[in-house]
Amino acid sequence: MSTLTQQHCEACRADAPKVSKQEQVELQREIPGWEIIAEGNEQQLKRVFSFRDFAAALVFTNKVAELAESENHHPALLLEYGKVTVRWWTHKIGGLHRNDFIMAARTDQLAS
Ligand SMILES: C[C@H](O)[C@H](O)[C@H]1CNC2=NC(N)=NC(=O)C2=N1
Repeated sequence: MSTLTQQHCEACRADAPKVSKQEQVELQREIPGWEIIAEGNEQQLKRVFSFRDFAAALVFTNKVAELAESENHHPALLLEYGKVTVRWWTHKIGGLHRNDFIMAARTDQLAS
C-alpha cells in the first residue's frame, strides 16, 4: 500500500463517505503532527508550521496553494509573521475525507 504522500485526491463528491473513527486512527499515524479539531460540527485537520520570518512563511504558503490547485482540493491558510496555520477538510461533505489526510501528508513534505 503506497503512503499518503504518494497518493492523489479523488474528485470531491457530495455523497462521498466521511472517514470512520477507525480510519482516522489509522490515517493519523502517517501525519502525527496534525490534530483533529471541530469547527462547528465539521471535523478538520489542523497544524501550525513555524518559520524564521514572514517571507519564509509566505514561500511555504504559496507552495501549499500550488499543491491545492494541482489537486483541486483546497485548505484554509492563515499566514502570519513566522507561522502558517493550515486546516484541511472536505467542504462538500462537511468533514474529513481520505483526501484531507493525503493533502496533510503532502503539506508536511513542503515544509521539510
Ligand atoms: C468546484 C470545485 O471542484 C469544488 O468546489 C472543490 C474545490 N476544492 C475543494 N476543496 C476542499 N477542501 N473541499 C471541497 O469540497 C472542494 N471542492
